[in-house]
Amino acid sequence: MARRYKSRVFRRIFHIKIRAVGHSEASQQAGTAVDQTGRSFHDTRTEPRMFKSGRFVADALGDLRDSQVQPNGVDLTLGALYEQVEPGRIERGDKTVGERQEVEPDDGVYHLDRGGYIVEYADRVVIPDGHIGFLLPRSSLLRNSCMLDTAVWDAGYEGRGEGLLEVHHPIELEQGARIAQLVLADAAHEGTYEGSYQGENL
Ligand SMILES: O=c1ccn([C@H]2C[C@H](O)[C@@H](COP(=O)(O)OP(=O)(O)OP(=O)(O)O)O2)c(=O)[nH]1
Repeated sequence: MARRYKSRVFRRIFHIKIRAVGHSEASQQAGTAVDQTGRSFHDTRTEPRMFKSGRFVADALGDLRDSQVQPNGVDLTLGALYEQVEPGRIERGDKTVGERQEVEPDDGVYHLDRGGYIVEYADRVVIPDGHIGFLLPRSSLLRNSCMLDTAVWDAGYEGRGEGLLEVHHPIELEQGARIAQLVLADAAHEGTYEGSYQGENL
């Protein structure tokens, strides 16, 4: 019993020391840091991870509101909405995006009936070399019977991207509202994005 108490006290003292070291010591080698006694220890704050922190993603994108920065990614916001009015075409070697009409918000708020809408995000996205981006819908959309369909964000892409908003129950969305979360993962790749959507909506 006394031994268990002692080891608990030791752990507490040791933990306080580790916290006091801070990030400057941790910069020696990612994933390790040195405590005040000179002993190195495993530091989960700087350990290399497959997925990057929200702060890392925010630094890559720049110019975001604080409320957009999440622990594991950053929230993208609603820029504009469109309804497709003409068919598009996807061939083996080419594609055409069908004509669309912009949906006008009412005093900054979209009142949406059931249907499919093309979303343009308000935020400029940059996918840094060595990374891949995944965008996921904000769960509040799902909880309101809506879904955001998204694809892969390639290394080197830069632009204000687009997605498909599925509205299964009427919803009101304010322009600038956070609707999705972008996460970045480390990724090997050959070359960088040079497709037709490079620089879109900038
Ligand atoms: O939900 C998404 C996912 C990705 N993108 C951006 C980033 C991505 O790098 C770019 C191109 O996506 P994709 O490679 O899927 O486009 P594509 O249909 O293959 O056309 P292209 O060959 O011109 O790139 O569009 C979006 O705007 N929305």
